[in-house]
Amino acid sequence: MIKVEGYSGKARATTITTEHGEIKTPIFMPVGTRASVKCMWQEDLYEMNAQIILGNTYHLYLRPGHELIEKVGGGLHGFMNWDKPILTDSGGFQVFSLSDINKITEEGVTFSSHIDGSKHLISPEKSMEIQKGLGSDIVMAFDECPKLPATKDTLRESMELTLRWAKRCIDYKLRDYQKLFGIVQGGLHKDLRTECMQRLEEMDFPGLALGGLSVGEKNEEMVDFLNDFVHTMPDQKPRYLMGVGKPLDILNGIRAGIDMFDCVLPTRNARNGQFLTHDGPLNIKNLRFREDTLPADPSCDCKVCKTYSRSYIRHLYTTGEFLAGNLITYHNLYFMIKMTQDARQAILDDRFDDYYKEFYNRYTSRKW
Ligand SMILES: CC1(C)O[C@H]2[C@@H](O1)[C@@]1(COC(C)(C)O1)O[C@@H]2CNc1nc2cc3nc(N)[nH]c(=O)c3cc2[nH]1
Ligand SMILES: [Zn+2]
Repeated sequence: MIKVEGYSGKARATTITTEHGEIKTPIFMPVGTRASVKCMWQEDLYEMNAQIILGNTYHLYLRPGHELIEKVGGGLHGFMNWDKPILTDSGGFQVFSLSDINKITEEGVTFSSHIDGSKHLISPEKSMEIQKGLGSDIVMAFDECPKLPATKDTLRESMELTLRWAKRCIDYKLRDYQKLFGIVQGGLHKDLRTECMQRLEEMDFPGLALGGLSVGEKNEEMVDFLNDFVHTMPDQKPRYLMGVGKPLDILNGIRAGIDMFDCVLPTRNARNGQFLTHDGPLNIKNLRFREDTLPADPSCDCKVCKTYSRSYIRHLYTTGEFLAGNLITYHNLYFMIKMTQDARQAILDDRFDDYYKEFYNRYTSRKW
């Protein structure tokens, strides 16, 4: 499942083996919630060396349904014609963030669909059934992500429920190639998190994720927690930080020892005109780019930066041309993937600290 290839401080480089191929970490995973990474063809993702993408249990269960995906495509890989690894989130978090009518019981979460208001229950078993049908390579346990701020008692109660649900997931029979990751909860309390991790370890999940973060807590709180906790996680298991993040958040996560990341922001903000560049975020709407013949990021060698000017892409964006979303999304995903590849090489050369400082100083230079 995982081979740790080197450390540079607490940062590490690994290779994770799945049924649909190897994943070289640190890795950024493009989010393809409803079987599509928005504005991207699968060919674009192959071209930029995306190694694994995310799908979402909640969304695909509601539309088109995991049964249809299994019947038509034999699972998500065949349905969307993507033959590399897929990781699917388990649905609980999305219920809480998308369906405002939901109720939590020991059985699971009942909610009204944000699409048509129909009533549904997702239990640990139902989440496993859906992810089994989707045929994802990495399956996330069904957990509860507590709303912050929360008292320690509330966090403990929620953690205990997550652990009972985790046991029900581990007892469910997935397909032999599917790997089930446990999700560590416990807010920002190291003692709760350590207890949760130890009790998940007794169930022997092949990988562990950190949930309950990037949910509105202060950034420095998350970074301090990661620096204090991640290196205590099992060395021989993949470590996945859910929902993180912006470029600097990811580099902070790598520095703490995290292997896998996902975030909707590079694709979502692309559709709002934001380019991620080595000199920080650039909003193409800005009038200063109206006649700018430079590429969005002169230090980027992606096909967008080698072909189109800021002026042209600003024109596309301001006139509402769909091509703007395609071009900015392609560049942003390329940027995130290239950043994690450069970080991986820096780790293997044991110079990650230098890489971090160089990237950080330039990215925060506030050139625009
Ligand atoms: C859902 C959506 C689109 O992804 C963003 C964004 O909204 C949003 C929603 O609340 C803000 C902070 C405003 O950002 O948080 C997402 C990125 N943070 C994040 N994703 C997560 C996914 C998770 N999945 C599971 N199963 N368990 C978790 O504990 C978990 C924690 C997570 N934290
Ligand atoms: Zn580019």
